[in-house]
Parts: sequence; C-alpha cells; structure tokens
Amino acid sequence: MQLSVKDLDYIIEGTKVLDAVSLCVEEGGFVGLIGPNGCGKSTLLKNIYKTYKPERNAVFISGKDVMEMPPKEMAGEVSVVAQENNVEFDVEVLDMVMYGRYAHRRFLEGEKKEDIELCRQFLREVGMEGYEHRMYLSLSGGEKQRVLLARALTQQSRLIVLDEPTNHLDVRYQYLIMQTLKKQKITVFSSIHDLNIASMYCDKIILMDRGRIVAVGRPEEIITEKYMQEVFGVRSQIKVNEITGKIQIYYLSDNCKDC
Ligand SMILES: Nc1ncnc2c1ncn2[C@@H]1O[C@H](COP(=O)(O)OP(=O)(O)OP(=O)(O)O)[C@@H](O)[C@H]1O
Repeated sequence: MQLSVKDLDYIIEGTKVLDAVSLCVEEGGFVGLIGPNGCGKSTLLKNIYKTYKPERNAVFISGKDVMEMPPKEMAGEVSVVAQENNVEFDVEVLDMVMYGRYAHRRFLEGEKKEDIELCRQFLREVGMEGYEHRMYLSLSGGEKQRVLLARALTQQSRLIVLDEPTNHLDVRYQYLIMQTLKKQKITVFSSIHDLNIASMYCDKIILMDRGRIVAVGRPEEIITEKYMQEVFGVRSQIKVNEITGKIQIYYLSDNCKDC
C-alpha cells in the first residue's frame, strides 16, 4: 500500500475539521477525493504532504510515518500539486520545472542534460512546449497549473497528491491533464470537484462530508443519486454514457419543469 491514513483528527481554531479519517490508496491506484466545499479535502491533503503537521502514526507513505521522513526522502516518495502556490520570486518556466529534480540531485550538483530533457518532455506533455523561457508569474492561471503539474511529474516519485488539479483549466486541458496523469506509472490521489471527470478517470472514490469519510468505492458505487442528494443536497440523474461506458451525472435544477 502506498498511502494510508489512520484515524486522523485535525483541529483548526477549536473546530474539528478532520474527524477520525482513515483511508488507503493502493500502489498504482487512481483515487479521487470528493465532497462539498469546506468538508475538509484540502485539510486532509495538507496533512498528507505536511503543509499541516499531522499527528504521529497517522499518515504513512510506503509504510513510513511521514513525520519521520526528512524533506528529501519525502520528495523522493511523493510529489504534490497544491491548490495555492505562493511563489515569492519569479523564475523562468524551465527553472520552475527543474525544482522537481531536487530529490534526485546531490548537494551543489549542477543541472544534468538528462534533467533538462526530462523537464522539456513533461512541459510538452502538459501542452506548455515553447514556454520554457517565459517568466512563471507572467503565465495565466491555467498555464501556471500545467507548469506545476510538469514540475510534479518531473520529480518521478511513485505517488502524486493533487488538490483540484483541473481548477483554472479549460475543458481541453482538464482532460489532457487527467489523461497525462493516467498515462504515468504512478499512484494518484487527487481531490476533484468535477464528478464526471472523477468517474471517467478514477478507479476508486472517497467521499467526504463534514470532516469524515462517508463512503469509499468504485465511481458507480459513490456517484449515486442518493449520495448527491444526501451529501451535496442536489438532485441528479445518473446514466451510463454509451460511448465511454462510464457513468455520467446530470444535475436537475429545482425549477426544472418536468423533473
Ligand atoms: N486557517 C483556517 N482557519 C479557520 N478555518 C479554516 C482554516 N483552514 C480551513 N478552515 C476551515 O476548515 C474547513 C475545511 O476546509 P478545507 O479547505 O479543508 O475544505 P475543502 O473540502 O478543501 O473545501 P473546498 O472544496 O471549498 O476547497 C472549512 O470549514 C474551512 O473554513
């Protein structure tokens, strides 16, 4: 098992934001984390990649407690695409992607040709070829997001954790990014708002509500009319798409005449 969380609580300003959260993500899995705004998805992910400090013996990557892992070891095991990336100083896009090679470089070692080629390859994969020498902060939100994904892939860890990676992206790039992730031989754990995208790419979905895990299962077991109503408070119709064979969700508005 690549990632496991055991009975994790997390309190922010006196409020229990995570309440006894346990989950596991098996090696090679593509696991989506879904749930309403404010249910604790980002807080859970931040505990996993240690932006927040989890309790000891609660978060394990490849069997090791993350709190026992020094930064370089952590970077070798898990790459992260977080939701907020406050970049304090501007760099060229290629240099931004090169940061992903941190875990693979020795102290004071220069950039290797192979590293640069790898960075260029992942920039191509995310549709950012030709942007290598643009300044990162001059990019649009969606372009930045794709560069950060290239950086995470360049890290070549076995697990990637992403917080809403398709935020900011137009529909073409939403699918390109998910497709790119799917192609890698890597374990993926990602929060996802778009449930049709989740059903298309995930083999397992974890549903959260109010700081707790409500259900875990295959997309067709979790993205159901019942859970949509109970957890999101939205009426929906769910059908299997004839072309993709995946389930598709249609939202029904309250003032819809015939539904
Ligand atoms: N620094 C903070 N101070 C106070 N409350 C916070 C803080 N960070 C998060 N929270 C609260 O914790 C809860 C969980 O937030 P979190 O960002 O984890 O939700 P989320 O499921 O990722 O939401 P979204 O779908 O909107 O991104 C929310 O109610 C949020 O307001």
